[in-house]
Amino acid sequence: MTTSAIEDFAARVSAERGLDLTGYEALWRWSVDHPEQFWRDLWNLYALTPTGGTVLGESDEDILVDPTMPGARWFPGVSLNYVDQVMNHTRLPGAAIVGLTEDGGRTEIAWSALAPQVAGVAATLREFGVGRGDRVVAYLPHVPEAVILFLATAALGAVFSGCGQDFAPAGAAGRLAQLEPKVLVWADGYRYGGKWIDKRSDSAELAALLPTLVGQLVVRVAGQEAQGRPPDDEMATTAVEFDVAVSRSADLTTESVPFDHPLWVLFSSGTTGKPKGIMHGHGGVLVEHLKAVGLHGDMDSGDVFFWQTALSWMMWNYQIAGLLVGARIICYSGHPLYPDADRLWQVVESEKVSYFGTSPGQLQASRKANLNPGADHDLGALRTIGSTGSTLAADLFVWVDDHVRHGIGVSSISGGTDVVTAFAGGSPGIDVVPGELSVRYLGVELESWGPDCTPLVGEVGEMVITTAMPSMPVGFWDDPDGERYRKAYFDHQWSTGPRPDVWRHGDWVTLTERGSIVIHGRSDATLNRNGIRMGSADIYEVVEGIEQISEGFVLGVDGPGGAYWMPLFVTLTPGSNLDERLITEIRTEIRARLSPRHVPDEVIVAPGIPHTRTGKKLEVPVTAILAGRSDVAVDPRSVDDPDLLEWYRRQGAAHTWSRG
Ligand SMILES: CC(=O)CC(=O)O
Repeated sequence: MTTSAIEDFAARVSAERGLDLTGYEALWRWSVDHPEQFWRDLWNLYALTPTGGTVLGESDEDILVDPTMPGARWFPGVSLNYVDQVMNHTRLPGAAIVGLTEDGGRTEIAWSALAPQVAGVAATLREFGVGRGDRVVAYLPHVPEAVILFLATAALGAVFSGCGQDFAPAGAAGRLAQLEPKVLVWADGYRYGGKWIDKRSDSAELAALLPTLVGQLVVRVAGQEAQGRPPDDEMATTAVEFDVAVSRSADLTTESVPFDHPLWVLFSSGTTGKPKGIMHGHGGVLVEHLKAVGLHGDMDSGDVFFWQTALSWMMWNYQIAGLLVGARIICYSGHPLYPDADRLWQVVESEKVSYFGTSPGQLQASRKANLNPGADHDLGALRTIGSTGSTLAADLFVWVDDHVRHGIGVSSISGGTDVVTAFAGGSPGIDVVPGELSVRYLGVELESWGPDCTPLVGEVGEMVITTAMPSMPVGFWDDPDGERYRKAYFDHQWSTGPRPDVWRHGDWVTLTERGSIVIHGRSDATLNRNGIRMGSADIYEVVEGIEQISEGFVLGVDGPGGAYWMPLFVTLTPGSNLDERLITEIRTEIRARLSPRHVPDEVIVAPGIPHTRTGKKLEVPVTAILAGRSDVAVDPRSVDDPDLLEWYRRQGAAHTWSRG
């Protein structure tokens, strides 16, 4: 019988340390009670080696010095480079990276070509004067070139940051200009939803907003789209062709950098303030991602890892972790539902994907399109379906089990940009219970807390992390005294009590007696009717399961004199109408599956639901807009459809308040 990597790890640690780590709970408990042992053993499992003449101390105490958050110091004195672990696999046969476009285009980068391509780009960057600590930024679709660029940047010890080309130039500059980058890499465009989106003039505009640039590279995605189009303008022709850079002959050398040397900067959504640049370190990301993908994802060099993502979303960074364990990764550029909801299932079949990461939206669309991927495709290689972006409703777990394959692993994961990983999710050998994240991940001391720091079981509380994790930010960009960092996670109701050092993540969760997690929604967007707190995710689960509803958006708006208004906005599937019958069905379902208190005051059909550019519903800012509050200014550049905000403002203005 084959065992999973996590079972092998538990057996190995038990034998080496003389422990009995039988069962997930025992392994998890040891990993958070003895983080220094856990992370050392993980380091050893993957045979990581310090570089630049540094050594890993003999004692477990050398792994974590001062565990207090923020500022815990991991692996002090150890140097390494993230890229070395990727390059350990270059003797593997076949493709390391496959690029797919929505219209069927396919390219491959072989493992054997990886080091030469990365070396060519690194040599080009070096010629622009890029070295340790300099910033290289990307304005690209989800294409393999972005991964090569990231690896080249990291190899030099420079810092990478990416922004998807769905951002307008001003929105991209609001993030990337903060970093004062030396080099910008952009693409001439991309296909999305059946259309060619030409990005040449937007890229020129972005470049003009980045005054620190000394060089540019251009990725040509256009191919046949380029035929007959006007030539590039003056600016574009000064950019080095990415194809030329990758084909240069150069040797790959990697800079040996301290464990906490910045690897990349990811940005917060920036809906109501300047986007925060969240920096993660080489070593922290390396060990965290080996754990997440290698142990919880059970992936190795036999796997094909496909997560449907984009450059501005942390799942892009997470997917690259496939390369750390020798798995092939798939970069899909295009609309996930184009030409129809079956598209990604075709990819899973044709690429023999073993781990498919997707979203509740794509699964819901598949369900509503009456797809039967398990019957209609050969999904023999597929072992696990991951999902994130929002809570995966219980009925979608059931749909996957019924329509993809009975017993398939479903891993609904939750974490975020802040730690560039998941705190909790599915894991090999753990039963999947619909609607639940099966376990807290190893090394993640996640608890649900009541107002007085009491850990709760079986009750809704604030999600906190009580032990430092190596992939917590090494700092925020341009935050020399760490004030913005502290404010983001440690400025909370417990900060003046005995536990000021816990990380509050901002989600409402229930930790069940079985050790699984249920996420109820953002705690700052909690619905609070007559003092009873309710999570929006619970309502979405019910509403979005109804055939005619495409998406729901529920808000709790405080009005004058204690009044409270809880409207549910919905978008409808094509051909559906919000008539009395449908409104009654929505109310009845919510009452029956949740409680009478969850039933909204009104159900209103909306022209659309506003999201951040990484797909999160804008609950907090739109609640403020409906309340007519002027203290919350929403940055339209951070919103997927900014025109909707005015429609919501008018709904708030037109609402007649009754006393609460
Ligand atoms: C892992 C995650 O939590 C991803 C996300 O939804 O941002």
